[in-house]
Amino acid sequence: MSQSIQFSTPSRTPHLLHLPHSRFHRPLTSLSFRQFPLKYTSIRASSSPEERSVVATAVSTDTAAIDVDTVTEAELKENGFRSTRRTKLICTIGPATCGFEQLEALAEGGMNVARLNMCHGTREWHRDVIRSVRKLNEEKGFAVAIMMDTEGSEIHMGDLGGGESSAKSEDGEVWTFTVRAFDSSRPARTISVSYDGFAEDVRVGDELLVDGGMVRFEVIEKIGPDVKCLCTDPGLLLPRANLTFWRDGSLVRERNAMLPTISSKDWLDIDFGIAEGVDFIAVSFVKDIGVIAKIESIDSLTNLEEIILASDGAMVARGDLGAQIPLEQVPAAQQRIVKVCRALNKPVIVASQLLESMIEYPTPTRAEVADVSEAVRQRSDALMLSGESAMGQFPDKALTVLRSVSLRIERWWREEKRYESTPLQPIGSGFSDRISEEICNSAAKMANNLGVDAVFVYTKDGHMASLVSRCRPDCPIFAFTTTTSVRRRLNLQWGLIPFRLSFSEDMESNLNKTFSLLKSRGMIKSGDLVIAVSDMLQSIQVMNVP
Ligand SMILES: Nc1ncnc2c1ncn2[C@@H]1O[C@H](COP(=O)(O)OP(=O)(O)O)[C@@H](O)[C@H]1O
Ligand SMILES: C=C(OP(=O)(O)O)C(=O)O
Ligand SMILES: [K+]
Ligand SMILES: [Mg+2]
Repeated sequence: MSQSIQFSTPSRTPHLLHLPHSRFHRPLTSLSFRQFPLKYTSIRASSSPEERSVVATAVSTDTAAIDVDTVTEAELKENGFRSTRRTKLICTIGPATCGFEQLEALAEGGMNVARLNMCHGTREWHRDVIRSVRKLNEEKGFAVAIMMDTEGSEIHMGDLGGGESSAKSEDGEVWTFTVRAFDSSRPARTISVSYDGFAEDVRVGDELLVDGGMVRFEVIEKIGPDVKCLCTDPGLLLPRANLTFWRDGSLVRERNAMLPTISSKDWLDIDFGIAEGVDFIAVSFVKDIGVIAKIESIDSLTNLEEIILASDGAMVARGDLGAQIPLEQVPAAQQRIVKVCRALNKPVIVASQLLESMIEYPTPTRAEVADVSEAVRQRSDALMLSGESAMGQFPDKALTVLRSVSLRIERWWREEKRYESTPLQPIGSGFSDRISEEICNSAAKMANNLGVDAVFVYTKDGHMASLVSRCRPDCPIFAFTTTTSVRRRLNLQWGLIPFRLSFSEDMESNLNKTFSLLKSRGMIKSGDLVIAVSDMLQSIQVMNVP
């Protein structure tokens, strides 16, 4: 049997927003439980097997009309709804993972988004990766989204020269950081710096942090374009590692703070990304492509709410953030960013050093597993691998660790019934938006209370799906959308299993069609309890799969 709550708004035109306040207290919204009309009874749970098979055969020729990847399909068939992973996984692609087979292995291993860091590699290299991911999606049915991460105006080291992949700096050694450029051969213990004002801005006594503090130097002498530095914390210098400098215990923000957020190279990269049709760009102002604000500067923390409101999502970029604020403040900043994103309904990514030791070793440290668990427990939308997948020795193993830790912690969280005590604040500005929000909040609550197997959401632009995801319900969310680009973008958000499906304004026929398609592929079965919501019809329907 199926039941529904129908919200019928007499008018959804904008003038509704400007009605006198008292009008809002009139019963604009009617609430009623109703049986589905006769047409719909053909797929009720109580319908006869013959009836059901008629419906199934009528639509079974249409199985190609639903796009879902083979991994999700196999997972649902094997383990059912409860086992699906809710936390999304992002892999930075680099020399260790740029081949077609390597990308395919990552997609099979659960990669939802491929990240390209424009700080490294040529545009041709990035173009090849983008095209390989697209090909993989087309040939194997994956919906791996592509996120282009712009370089930004950070100060960083140049390439090491001579094709070197790293250089070791030992305690007590003196290295020269210089704004001079080198063609091929780099003099011993010399590092070029990307920012012309570097030699003028630093002072003797300043502390120079490489790669967020992985290696530290003290400035001991300045000679024209050359800055002599004494190594105080030894470590590995990697090509194009980022540089920050500190004076008297504070971050130095002189002229480098005046550099534009988006450099001229970034604008060219953004043009390139738009031309290649990437799905997300980390920081920019373009339309149609999701814009992810990387929270990694000290200033971004003071304007956090505004930045997140103006973006399509955020990244807790702990690498640089940890170089700009004291390390012990990073966990609290992470928690705050995740919380603000959730409140404002923007997807949030926790990034950097999640499994850093796996660049070299096949097993993570206990502390790394605890860090990943914490990000999952905070219910961030996505976790990101950087060097682990870009240039590490065990990219697939690192992805497997993220996947298994996510699954385990999500299950633990559900078993312990760690529901939030504080309700989500309203976010919509229009009345119709507010109705959608209340529908999604109620649907998620009902899903938990009734123990349903899945929430189905039919959404054209993805907004309704994000509202259900925001509630972090106990069950997976099947998000049906009509375009492949929205499907890829939804792949970044917590708990959403995105499908591409053409559907109409008629919810009953949409449900008929979906049940038949998913049943014929063995992804749902008769008797499964489902709640359906959509952005075409403001209603909540509860039903058993016929
Ligand atoms: N496209 C690429 N080409 C070559 N190396 C890359 C690429 N992307 C990432 N890497 C390597 O992986 C490391 C970690 O990646 P990431 O954290 O994204 O960069 P960064 O260290 O510059 O912040 C980089 O330092 C670099 O050595
Ligand atoms: C993700 C980050 O940015 P990038 O790797 O580009 O420096 C970071 O700083 O943590
Ligand atoms: K970057
Ligand atoms: Mg950074």
